[in-house]
Amino acid sequence: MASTTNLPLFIGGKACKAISRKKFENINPASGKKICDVEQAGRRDIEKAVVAARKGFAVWSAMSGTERGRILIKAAQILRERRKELAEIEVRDTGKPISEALVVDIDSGADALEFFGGLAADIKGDHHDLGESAFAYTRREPLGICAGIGAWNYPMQIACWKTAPALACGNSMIFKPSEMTPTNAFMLAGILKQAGLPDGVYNVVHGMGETGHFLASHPDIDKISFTGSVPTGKLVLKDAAETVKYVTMELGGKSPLIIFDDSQLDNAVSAAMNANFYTQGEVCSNGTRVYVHEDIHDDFIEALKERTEAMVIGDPMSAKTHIGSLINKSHLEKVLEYVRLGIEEGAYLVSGGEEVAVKKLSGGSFMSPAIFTACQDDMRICREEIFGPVMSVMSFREEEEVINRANDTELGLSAGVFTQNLARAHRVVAKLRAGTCWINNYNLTPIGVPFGGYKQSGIGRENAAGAIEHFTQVKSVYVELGDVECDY
Ligand SMILES: NC(=O)c1ccc[n+]([C@@H]2O[C@H](COP(=O)([O-])OP(=O)(O)OC[C@H]3O[C@@H](n4cnc5c(N)ncnc54)[C@H](O)[C@@H]3O)[C@@H](O)[C@H]2O)c1
Repeated sequence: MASTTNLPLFIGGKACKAISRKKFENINPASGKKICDVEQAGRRDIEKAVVAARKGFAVWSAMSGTERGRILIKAAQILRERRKELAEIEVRDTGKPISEALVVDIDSGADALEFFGGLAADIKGDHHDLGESAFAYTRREPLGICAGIGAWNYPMQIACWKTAPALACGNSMIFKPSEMTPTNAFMLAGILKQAGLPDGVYNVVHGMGETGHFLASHPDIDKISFTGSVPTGKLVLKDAAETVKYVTMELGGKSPLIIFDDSQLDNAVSAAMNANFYTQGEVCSNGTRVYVHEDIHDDFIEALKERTEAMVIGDPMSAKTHIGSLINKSHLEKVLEYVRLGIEEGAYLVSGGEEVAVKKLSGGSFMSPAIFTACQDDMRICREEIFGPVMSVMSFREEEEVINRANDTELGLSAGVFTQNLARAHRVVAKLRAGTCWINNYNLTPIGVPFGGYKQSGIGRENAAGAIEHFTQVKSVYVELGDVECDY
Protein backbone atom coordinates (compact mmCIF):
# COMPACT_ATOMS: atom_id res chain seq x y z
CA MET A 1 0.00 0.00 0.00
CA ALA A 2 1.37 3.40 -0.97
CA SER A 3 2.18 5.59 1.99
CA THR A 4 -0.16 8.31 0.76
CA THR A 5 -3.27 6.09 0.72
CA ASN A 6 -5.61 6.17 3.69
CA LEU A 7 -6.70 2.83 5.10
CA PRO A 8 -10.53 2.92 5.00
CA LEU A 9 -13.17 1.25 7.10
CA PHE A 10 -15.09 -1.57 5.41
CA ILE A 11 -18.84 -1.47 6.02
CA GLY A 12 -21.72 -3.05 4.08
CA GLY A 13 -19.40 -4.50 1.44
CA LYS A 14 -17.67 -1.18 0.68
CA ALA A 15 -14.49 0.59 1.70
CA CYS A 16 -15.50 3.92 3.22
CA LYS A 17 -14.29 6.98 5.07
CA ALA A 18 -15.18 7.44 8.71
CA ILE A 19 -18.18 9.66 9.48
CA SER A 20 -16.17 10.77 12.54
CA ARG A 21 -13.70 12.51 10.17
CA LYS A 22 -10.94 11.32 12.49
CA LYS A 23 -7.77 9.52 11.47
CA PHE A 24 -4.75 8.02 13.18
CA GLU A 25 -1.36 6.94 11.89
CA ASN A 26 -0.23 3.40 11.17
CA ILE A 27 3.51 3.19 11.87
CA ASN A 28 5.98 0.57 10.62
CA PRO A 29 7.66 -0.64 13.85
CA ALA A 30 10.93 -1.52 12.09
CA SER A 31 11.48 1.90 10.53
CA GLY A 32 9.40 4.13 12.78
CA LYS A 33 7.97 5.63 9.58
CA LYS A 34 4.32 6.19 8.75
CA ILE A 35 2.71 3.56 6.54
CA CYS A 36 -0.58 5.40 6.10
CA ASP A 37 -3.37 7.28 7.85
CA VAL A 38 -6.20 5.12 9.10
CA GLU A 39 -9.88 6.11 9.19
CA GLN A 40 -11.04 6.03 12.81
CA ALA A 41 -14.55 4.77 13.58
CA GLY A 42 -16.60 6.88 15.97
CA ARG A 43 -20.00 6.09 17.48
CA ARG A 44 -21.91 6.89 14.26
CA ASP A 45 -19.61 4.62 12.25
CA ILE A 46 -20.34 1.80 14.68
CA GLU A 47 -24.08 2.46 14.27
CA LYS A 48 -23.63 2.25 10.49
CA ALA A 49 -21.69 -1.01 10.85
CA VAL A 50 -24.37 -2.51 13.11
CA VAL A 51 -27.11 -1.67 10.59
CA ALA A 52 -25.03 -3.19 7.77
CA ALA A 53 -24.21 -6.28 9.83
CA ARG A 54 -27.91 -6.80 10.68
CA LYS A 55 -28.77 -6.69 6.96
CA GLY A 56 -25.89 -9.00 6.14
CA PHE A 57 -27.00 -11.38 8.87
CA ALA A 58 -30.49 -11.70 7.37
CA VAL A 59 -29.05 -12.79 4.01
CA TRP A 60 -26.19 -14.94 5.33
CA SER A 61 -28.09 -16.82 8.02
CA ALA A 62 -30.74 -17.80 5.43
CA MET A 63 -28.12 -19.53 3.28
CA SER A 64 -27.33 -23.20 3.77
CA GLY A 65 -24.19 -24.27 5.63
CA THR A 66 -22.89 -25.79 2.40
CA GLU A 67 -23.15 -22.45 0.59
CA ARG A 68 -21.51 -20.58 3.46
CA GLY A 69 -18.72 -23.14 3.72
CA ARG A 70 -17.95 -22.93 0.01
CA ILE A 71 -17.33 -19.18 0.30
CA LEU A 72 -15.06 -19.57 3.34
CA ILE A 73 -13.02 -22.28 1.61
CA LYS A 74 -12.69 -20.12 -1.49
CA ALA A 75 -11.43 -17.26 0.72
CA ALA A 76 -8.83 -19.64 2.22
CA GLN A 77 -7.58 -20.43 -1.28
CA ILE A 78 -7.23 -16.73 -2.12
CA LEU A 79 -5.33 -16.15 1.13
CA ARG A 80 -2.84 -18.86 0.20
CA GLU A 81 -2.48 -17.57 -3.38
CA ARG A 82 -1.70 -14.10 -1.99
CA ARG A 83 0.43 -15.38 0.89
CA LYS A 84 3.57 -13.40 0.00
CA GLU A 85 1.80 -10.05 -0.39
CA LEU A 86 -0.20 -10.56 2.82
CA ALA A 87 2.86 -11.76 4.75
CA GLU A 88 4.74 -8.62 3.73
CA ILE A 89 1.85 -6.47 4.95
CA GLU A 90 1.92 -8.40 8.24
CA VAL A 91 5.65 -7.72 8.58
CA ARG A 92 5.21 -4.00 7.83
CA ASP A 93 2.50 -3.68 10.47
CA THR A 94 3.99 -5.89 13.22
CA GLY A 95 7.79 -5.84 12.77
CA LYS A 96 7.93 -9.67 12.95
CA PRO A 97 10.35 -11.61 10.70
CA ILE A 98 9.09 -12.47 7.20
CA SER A 99 10.24 -16.08 7.70
CA GLU A 100 7.53 -16.41 10.39
CA ALA A 101 4.79 -14.49 8.57
CA LEU A 102 5.25 -16.61 5.43
CA VAL A 103 4.94 -19.98 7.14
CA VAL A 104 2.64 -19.27 10.09
CA ASP A 105 0.55 -16.10 10.08
CA ILE A 106 -1.24 -16.23 6.73
CA ASP A 107 -1.54 -20.01 6.60
CA SER A 108 -2.94 -20.14 10.11
CA GLY A 109 -5.69 -17.75 8.98
CA ALA A 110 -6.34 -19.82 5.84
CA ASP A 111 -6.45 -23.01 7.95
CA ALA A 112 -9.23 -21.49 10.06
CA LEU A 113 -11.31 -20.47 7.03
CA GLU A 114 -10.86 -23.92 5.50
CA PHE A 115 -11.55 -25.82 8.72
CA PHE A 116 -14.73 -23.94 9.66
CA GLY A 117 -15.79 -23.80 6.00
CA GLY A 118 -15.67 -27.59 6.06
CA LEU A 119 -17.74 -27.77 9.24
CA ALA A 120 -20.42 -25.30 8.12
CA ALA A 121 -22.60 -27.93 6.45
CA ASP A 122 -22.55 -30.08 9.59
CA ILE A 123 -23.90 -27.60 12.16
CA LYS A 124 -26.92 -29.34 13.62
CA GLY A 125 -29.07 -30.00 16.66
CA ASP A 126 -30.17 -33.17 18.49
CA HIS A 127 -33.25 -35.36 18.57
CA HIS A 128 -34.79 -36.34 21.95
CA ASP A 129 -37.16 -39.30 22.13
CA LEU A 130 -39.93 -38.53 24.67
CA GLY A 131 -42.02 -41.68 24.29
CA GLU A 132 -44.71 -42.60 21.75
CA SER A 133 -46.54 -39.31 21.51
CA ALA A 134 -43.88 -36.66 21.78
CA PHE A 135 -40.35 -35.81 20.86
CA ALA A 136 -38.13 -32.79 21.07
CA TYR A 137 -35.33 -31.51 18.94
CA THR A 138 -32.81 -28.74 19.20
CA ARG A 139 -31.83 -26.23 16.56
CA ARG A 140 -28.34 -24.77 16.69
CA GLU A 141 -28.90 -21.18 15.57
CA PRO A 142 -26.48 -18.30 15.01
CA LEU A 143 -26.19 -15.59 17.67
CA GLY A 144 -26.62 -12.63 15.30
CA ILE A 145 -23.96 -9.92 15.12
CA CYS A 146 -20.59 -10.85 16.58
CA ALA A 147 -17.86 -8.31 17.23
CA GLY A 148 -14.20 -9.27 17.24
CA ILE A 149 -11.52 -7.15 18.89
CA GLY A 150 -7.91 -8.08 18.16
CA ALA A 151 -4.40 -7.71 19.58
CA TRP A 152 -1.42 -6.60 17.45
CA ASN A 153 0.85 -9.63 17.52
CA TYR A 154 -1.04 -11.92 15.06
CA PRO A 155 -3.37 -9.60 13.11
CA MET A 156 -4.43 -11.92 10.26
CA GLN A 157 -4.55 -15.02 12.42
CA ILE A 158 -6.71 -13.34 15.07
CA ALA A 159 -9.10 -11.89 12.45
CA CYS A 160 -9.53 -15.34 10.85
CA TRP A 161 -9.71 -17.34 14.11
CA LYS A 162 -12.70 -15.19 15.12
CA THR A 163 -14.33 -14.58 11.75
CA ALA A 164 -14.20 -18.13 10.34
CA PRO A 165 -16.25 -19.87 13.08
CA ALA A 166 -18.58 -16.87 13.44
CA LEU A 167 -19.39 -16.87 9.73
CA ALA A 168 -19.55 -20.66 9.41
CA CYS A 169 -22.38 -20.57 11.97
CA GLY A 170 -24.31 -17.91 10.01
CA ASN A 171 -23.41 -14.85 12.11
CA SER A 172 -22.18 -11.54 10.75
CA MET A 173 -19.01 -9.94 12.09
CA ILE A 174 -17.79 -6.45 12.92
CA PHE A 175 -14.06 -6.70 13.47
CA LYS A 176 -11.83 -4.12 15.11
CA PRO A 177 -8.17 -4.89 14.60
CA SER A 178 -5.57 -3.41 16.92
CA GLU A 179 -4.89 0.22 16.03
CA MET A 180 -1.22 -0.75 15.69
CA THR A 181 -1.80 -3.41 13.01
CA PRO A 182 -4.94 -2.49 11.07
CA THR A 183 -4.14 -3.52 7.48
CA ASN A 184 -4.71 -7.24 7.10
CA ALA A 185 -8.18 -7.28 8.70
CA PHE A 186 -9.11 -4.83 5.93
CA MET A 187 -7.41 -7.00 3.27
CA LEU A 188 -9.43 -9.96 4.53
CA ALA A 189 -12.61 -7.99 3.77
CA GLY A 190 -11.68 -7.70 0.07
CA ILE A 191 -10.75 -11.38 -0.06
CA LEU A 192 -14.03 -12.52 1.50
CA LYS A 193 -15.96 -10.29 -0.92
CA GLN A 194 -14.03 -11.73 -3.87
CA ALA A 195 -14.91 -15.22 -2.58
CA GLY A 196 -18.60 -14.31 -2.74
CA LEU A 197 -19.45 -13.11 0.78
CA PRO A 198 -22.65 -11.03 0.79
CA ASP A 199 -22.35 -7.37 1.77
CA GLY A 200 -22.51 -6.56 5.46
CA VAL A 201 -21.44 -10.01 6.69
CA TYR A 202 -17.86 -8.97 7.48
CA ASN A 203 -17.18 -5.36 8.42
CA VAL A 204 -13.99 -3.68 9.64
CA VAL A 205 -13.89 -0.69 11.96
CA HIS A 206 -10.59 0.85 12.98
CA GLY A 207 -9.83 2.64 16.19
CA MET A 208 -8.49 2.51 19.72
CA GLY A 209 -10.00 1.57 23.05
CA GLU A 210 -12.97 3.90 22.62
CA THR A 211 -14.01 2.18 19.38
CA GLY A 212 -13.69 -1.18 21.14
CA HIS A 213 -15.83 0.13 23.98
CA PHE A 214 -18.56 1.23 21.51
CA LEU A 215 -18.67 -2.34 20.21
CA ALA A 216 -18.54 -4.09 23.59
CA SER A 217 -21.33 -1.90 25.00
CA HIS A 218 -23.60 -1.85 21.93
CA PRO A 219 -27.03 -3.32 22.74
CA ASP A 220 -27.55 -4.77 19.22
CA ILE A 221 -24.29 -6.72 19.19
CA ASP A 222 -24.84 -10.25 20.45
CA LYS A 223 -21.32 -11.48 21.14
CA ILE A 224 -17.82 -10.16 21.76
CA SER A 225 -14.79 -12.26 21.00
CA PHE A 226 -11.81 -10.43 22.46
CA THR A 227 -8.07 -11.04 22.23
CA GLY A 228 -5.85 -8.80 24.32
CA SER A 229 -4.49 -8.14 27.78
CA VAL A 230 -6.13 -9.14 31.07
CA PRO A 231 -6.83 -5.54 32.21
CA THR A 232 -8.56 -4.63 28.91
CA GLY A 233 -10.39 -7.97 28.95
CA LYS A 234 -11.88 -7.03 32.33
CA LEU A 235 -13.17 -3.72 30.90
CA VAL A 236 -14.70 -5.54 27.93
CA LEU A 237 -16.34 -8.05 30.28
CA LYS A 238 -17.93 -5.21 32.26
CA ASP A 239 -19.32 -3.68 29.05
CA ALA A 240 -20.56 -7.07 27.88
CA ALA A 241 -22.23 -7.68 31.26
CA GLU A 242 -24.30 -4.48 30.93
CA THR A 243 -25.91 -5.82 27.77
CA VAL A 244 -25.66 -9.55 28.67
CA LYS A 245 -23.55 -10.59 25.70
CA TYR A 246 -21.89 -13.89 24.97
CA VAL A 247 -18.11 -13.56 25.38
CA THR A 248 -14.95 -15.34 24.37
CA MET A 249 -11.87 -13.98 26.11
CA GLU A 250 -8.36 -14.78 24.88
CA LEU A 251 -6.10 -13.00 27.36
CA GLY A 252 -2.49 -12.88 28.53
CA GLY A 253 -0.22 -15.49 30.01
CA LYS A 254 2.90 -16.14 32.08
CA SER A 255 3.30 -19.76 31.23
CA PRO A 256 5.70 -22.36 32.66
CA LEU A 257 7.96 -24.66 30.65
CA ILE A 258 9.26 -27.56 32.78
CA ILE A 259 12.39 -29.39 31.65
CA PHE A 260 13.20 -32.64 33.49
CA ASP A 261 16.71 -34.10 33.71
CA ASP A 262 16.00 -36.90 31.20
CA SER A 263 15.03 -34.45 28.43
CA GLN A 264 16.69 -34.51 25.04
CA LEU A 265 18.74 -31.35 25.59
CA ASP A 266 18.83 -29.93 22.05
CA ASN A 267 15.07 -30.27 21.70
CA ALA A 268 14.52 -28.69 25.11
CA VAL A 269 16.71 -25.73 24.16
CA SER A 270 14.92 -25.38 20.79
CA ALA A 271 11.55 -25.37 22.54
CA ALA A 272 12.68 -22.83 25.14
CA MET A 273 13.86 -20.52 22.34
CA ASN A 274 10.59 -20.96 20.40
CA ALA A 275 8.70 -20.39 23.63
CA ASN A 276 10.43 -17.08 24.33
CA PHE A 277 11.88 -15.49 21.22
CA TYR A 278 9.37 -16.24 18.45
CA THR A 279 7.84 -12.95 17.20
CA GLN A 280 10.39 -11.13 19.43
CA GLY A 281 8.72 -12.73 22.44
CA GLU A 282 5.40 -11.05 21.68
CA VAL A 283 3.31 -14.23 21.92
CA CYS A 284 0.54 -14.75 24.50
CA SER A 285 1.26 -18.44 25.08
CA ASN A 286 5.01 -18.03 25.58
CA GLY A 287 6.68 -20.20 28.22
CA THR A 288 8.57 -17.41 29.92
CA ARG A 289 9.08 -19.20 33.25
CA VAL A 290 11.51 -21.95 32.32
CA TYR A 291 12.01 -24.49 35.15
CA VAL A 292 15.12 -26.62 34.49
CA HIS A 293 16.07 -29.62 36.64
CA GLU A 294 19.15 -28.70 38.67
CA ASP A 295 21.19 -31.64 37.33
CA ILE A 296 21.06 -30.32 33.74
CA HIS A 297 20.75 -26.60 34.50
CA ASP A 298 24.31 -25.58 33.62
CA ASP A 299 24.48 -27.64 30.40
CA PHE A 300 21.09 -26.24 29.36
CA ILE A 301 22.20 -22.63 29.95
CA GLU A 302 25.47 -23.13 28.08
CA ALA A 303 23.71 -24.48 24.95
CA LEU A 304 20.90 -21.92 25.21
CA LYS A 305 23.29 -18.98 25.48
CA GLU A 306 25.36 -20.10 22.50
CA ARG A 307 22.35 -20.63 20.24
CA THR A 308 20.57 -17.46 21.38
CA GLU A 309 23.63 -15.32 20.71
CA ALA A 310 23.74 -16.71 17.16
CA MET A 311 20.24 -15.42 16.41
CA VAL A 312 20.09 -12.74 13.72
CA ILE A 313 18.49 -9.47 14.85
CA GLY A 314 17.62 -7.18 11.98
CA ASP A 315 15.40 -6.06 9.14
CA PRO A 316 12.19 -8.11 9.46
CA MET A 317 11.85 -8.17 5.66
CA SER A 318 15.13 -10.11 5.36
CA ALA A 319 14.72 -13.89 5.11
CA LYS A 320 17.76 -14.31 7.39
CA THR A 321 16.27 -12.40 10.33
CA HIS A 322 15.21 -14.28 13.48
CA ILE A 323 14.37 -11.32 15.72
CA GLY A 324 12.54 -8.36 14.21
CA SER A 325 11.36 -5.11 15.76
CA LEU A 326 9.19 -4.86 18.85
CA ILE A 327 5.86 -3.19 18.15
CA ASN A 328 6.93 0.35 19.12
CA LYS A 329 9.34 2.45 21.18
CA SER A 330 7.21 2.60 24.30
CA HIS A 331 6.80 -1.19 24.33
CA LEU A 332 10.59 -1.60 23.84
CA GLU A 333 11.14 0.77 26.77
CA LYS A 334 8.72 -1.26 28.91
CA VAL A 335 10.53 -4.52 28.07
CA LEU A 336 13.98 -2.97 28.73
CA GLU A 337 12.64 -1.65 32.05
CA TYR A 338 11.76 -5.25 33.00
CA VAL A 339 15.35 -6.26 32.16
CA ARG A 340 16.64 -3.52 34.51
CA LEU A 341 14.13 -4.64 37.14
CA GLY A 342 15.29 -8.26 36.85
CA ILE A 343 18.87 -7.19 37.54
CA GLU A 344 17.73 -5.05 40.49
CA GLU A 345 15.71 -7.96 41.87
CA GLY A 346 18.88 -10.08 41.90
CA ALA A 347 18.44 -12.26 38.81
CA TYR A 348 21.57 -12.87 36.75
CA LEU A 349 21.49 -11.62 33.14
CA VAL A 350 23.36 -14.30 31.19
CA SER A 351 22.81 -12.80 27.78
CA GLY A 352 21.17 -9.98 25.80
CA GLY A 353 18.60 -7.56 27.11
CA GLU A 354 20.04 -4.55 25.29
CA GLU A 355 18.69 -2.21 22.68
CA VAL A 356 20.21 -3.00 19.26
CA ALA A 357 20.84 -0.55 16.42
CA VAL A 358 19.96 -1.94 13.00
CA LYS A 359 21.51 -0.38 9.90
CA LYS A 360 19.09 1.81 7.89
CA LEU A 361 16.37 1.18 10.52
CA SER A 362 17.31 3.74 13.15
CA GLY A 363 13.63 4.40 13.92
CA GLY A 364 13.01 0.73 14.83
CA SER A 365 12.66 -0.94 18.24
CA PHE A 366 15.16 -3.79 18.29
CA MET A 367 16.66 -5.60 21.26
CA SER A 368 18.76 -8.68 21.90
CA PRO A 369 16.91 -11.62 23.45
CA ALA A 370 17.48 -11.71 27.21
CA ILE A 371 18.17 -14.79 29.35
CA PHE A 372 18.00 -14.52 33.13
CA THR A 373 19.13 -17.25 35.53
CA ALA A 374 19.05 -17.37 39.33
CA CYS A 375 15.43 -16.20 39.18
CA GLN A 376 13.03 -16.56 42.11
CA ASP A 377 9.32 -17.27 41.76
CA ASP A 378 8.32 -14.05 43.50
CA MET A 379 10.36 -11.71 41.29
CA ARG A 380 8.21 -9.43 39.15
CA ILE A 381 9.96 -10.65 35.99
CA CYS A 382 8.65 -14.13 36.88
CA ARG A 383 5.13 -13.03 37.77
CA GLU A 384 4.16 -10.36 35.22
CA GLU A 385 3.61 -10.75 31.49
CA ILE A 386 6.48 -8.87 29.79
CA PHE A 387 5.44 -9.65 26.18
CA GLY A 388 8.99 -9.33 24.88
CA PRO A 389 12.08 -11.54 24.44
CA VAL A 390 12.88 -12.06 28.12
CA MET A 391 13.32 -15.60 29.46
CA SER A 392 13.51 -16.33 33.19
CA VAL A 393 15.21 -19.63 34.06
CA MET A 394 14.77 -21.27 37.47
CA SER A 395 16.07 -24.58 38.72
CA PHE A 396 14.06 -27.26 40.55
CA ARG A 397 14.63 -30.65 42.15
CA GLU A 398 11.31 -32.51 42.73
CA GLU A 399 8.28 -33.14 40.48
CA GLU A 400 5.68 -32.14 43.08
CA GLU A 401 7.63 -28.99 43.91
CA VAL A 402 7.82 -27.81 40.27
CA ILE A 403 4.12 -28.49 39.64
CA ASN A 404 3.19 -26.31 42.63
CA ARG A 405 5.53 -23.55 41.51
CA ALA A 406 4.26 -23.72 37.90
CA ASN A 407 0.65 -23.41 39.07
CA ASP A 408 1.33 -20.52 41.46
CA THR A 409 -0.02 -17.77 39.17
CA GLU A 410 -3.35 -16.09 38.43
CA LEU A 411 -2.84 -16.90 34.75
CA GLY A 412 -3.20 -20.24 32.97
CA LEU A 413 -2.91 -19.96 29.22
CA SER A 414 -0.32 -22.63 28.42
CA ALA A 415 2.41 -24.89 29.79
CA GLY A 416 5.10 -27.23 28.50
CA VAL A 417 6.77 -30.37 29.85
CA PHE A 418 9.98 -31.94 28.55
CA THR A 419 10.88 -35.49 29.59
CA GLN A 420 11.51 -38.87 27.93
CA ASN A 421 9.37 -40.48 30.63
CA LEU A 422 5.89 -40.34 29.12
CA ALA A 423 4.16 -41.58 32.27
CA ARG A 424 5.63 -38.61 34.11
CA ALA A 425 4.75 -36.26 31.24
CA HIS A 426 1.04 -37.17 31.33
CA ARG A 427 0.97 -37.20 35.17
CA VAL A 428 2.43 -33.68 35.31
CA VAL A 429 0.25 -32.29 32.51
CA ALA A 430 -2.88 -33.56 34.26
CA LYS A 431 -1.96 -31.43 37.29
CA LEU A 432 -1.06 -28.24 35.40
CA ARG A 433 -3.77 -25.59 35.43
CA ALA A 434 -3.41 -24.33 31.85
CA GLY A 435 -5.62 -24.42 28.76
CA THR A 436 -3.02 -25.73 26.33
CA CYS A 437 -0.13 -28.00 27.33
CA TRP A 438 2.66 -29.31 25.12
CA ILE A 439 4.70 -32.44 25.81
CA ASN A 440 8.18 -32.32 24.23
CA ASN A 441 7.39 -29.29 22.08
CA TYR A 442 6.05 -25.75 22.52
CA ASN A 443 3.78 -23.14 20.88
CA LEU A 444 2.18 -25.28 18.19
CA THR A 445 -1.50 -24.43 17.57
CA PRO A 446 -3.06 -26.64 14.89
CA ILE A 447 -6.53 -25.44 13.96
CA GLY A 448 -8.28 -28.67 14.97
CA VAL A 449 -7.13 -28.41 18.61
CA PRO A 450 -8.90 -26.08 21.07
CA PHE A 451 -6.95 -23.02 22.25
CA GLY A 452 -7.70 -20.83 25.26
CA GLY A 453 -6.94 -20.13 28.87
CA TYR A 454 -7.61 -21.30 32.42
CA LYS A 455 -7.99 -18.81 35.27
CA GLN A 456 -7.52 -15.14 34.26
CA SER A 457 -6.10 -16.12 30.86
CA GLY A 458 -9.54 -16.39 29.39
CA ILE A 459 -13.06 -17.67 28.94
CA GLY A 460 -14.08 -20.11 26.21
CA ARG A 461 -11.95 -21.65 23.49
CA GLU A 462 -11.03 -20.82 19.91
CA ASN A 463 -10.45 -23.34 17.10
CA ALA A 464 -11.58 -26.98 16.85
CA ALA A 465 -15.17 -28.10 16.33
CA GLY A 466 -16.02 -26.92 19.86
CA ALA A 467 -15.82 -23.28 18.73
CA ILE A 468 -19.17 -23.84 16.96
CA GLU A 469 -20.78 -23.94 20.42
CA HIS A 470 -19.37 -20.50 21.18
CA PHE A 471 -20.93 -18.95 18.07
CA THR A 472 -24.39 -20.56 18.20
CA GLN A 473 -27.28 -20.78 20.61
CA VAL A 474 -29.53 -23.77 21.15
CA LYS A 475 -33.27 -23.62 20.67
CA SER A 476 -35.22 -26.54 22.16
CA VAL A 477 -38.43 -27.49 20.36
CA TYR A 478 -40.99 -29.76 22.06
CA VAL A 479 -43.35 -31.49 19.62
CA GLU A 480 -46.64 -33.02 20.82
CA LEU A 481 -48.12 -35.78 18.69
CA GLY A 482 -50.99 -36.66 21.04
CA ASP A 483 -53.66 -34.74 22.91
CA VAL A 484 -53.04 -31.95 25.36
CA GLU A 485 -53.55 -33.14 28.94
CA CYS A 486 -55.48 -30.61 30.96
CA ASP A 487 -57.15 -30.85 34.38
CA TYR A 488 -59.30 -27.75 33.87
N1 LIG B 1 -4.89 -15.58 24.51
C1 LIG B 1 -4.67 -15.23 23.25
O1 LIG B 1 -5.09 -15.92 22.32
C2 LIG B 1 -3.89 -14.00 22.94
C3 LIG B 1 -3.38 -13.83 21.64
C4 LIG B 1 -2.64 -12.66 21.35
C5 LIG B 1 -2.44 -11.71 22.34
N2 LIG B 1 -2.94 -11.90 23.59
C6 LIG B 1 -2.69 -10.92 24.66
O2 LIG B 1 -2.85 -9.59 24.14
C7 LIG B 1 -2.00 -8.68 24.86
C8 LIG B 1 -1.23 -7.83 23.88
O3 LIG B 1 -2.09 -7.21 22.99
P1 LIG B 1 -2.52 -5.68 23.12
O4 LIG B 1 -1.43 -4.88 23.72
O5 LIG B 1 -3.07 -5.29 21.80
O6 LIG B 1 -3.71 -5.79 24.17
P2 LIG B 1 -4.71 -4.63 24.63
O7 LIG B 1 -5.53 -5.24 25.69
O8 LIG B 1 -3.99 -3.38 24.92
O9 LIG B 1 -5.59 -4.33 23.32
C9 LIG B 1 -6.31 -5.34 22.67
C10 LIG B 1 -7.42 -4.71 21.86
O10 LIG B 1 -8.38 -4.12 22.73
C11 LIG B 1 -8.69 -2.80 22.29
N3 LIG B 1 -9.13 -2.04 23.46
C12 LIG B 1 -8.39 -1.26 24.28
N4 LIG B 1 -9.19 -0.76 25.26
C13 LIG B 1 -10.44 -1.24 25.05
C14 LIG B 1 -11.68 -1.08 25.72
N5 LIG B 1 -11.80 -0.34 26.82
N6 LIG B 1 -12.76 -1.73 25.23
C15 LIG B 1 -12.66 -2.52 24.13
N7 LIG B 1 -11.50 -2.69 23.46
C16 LIG B 1 -10.40 -2.05 23.90
C17 LIG B 1 -7.41 -2.34 21.62
O11 LIG B 1 -7.67 -1.26 20.77
C18 LIG B 1 -6.98 -3.61 20.90
O12 LIG B 1 -7.68 -3.75 19.69
C19 LIG B 1 -1.09 -9.56 25.70
O13 LIG B 1 -1.56 -9.55 27.02
C20 LIG B 1 -1.25 -10.94 25.07
O14 LIG B 1 -0.96 -11.99 25.95
C21 LIG B 1 -3.67 -13.02 23.90
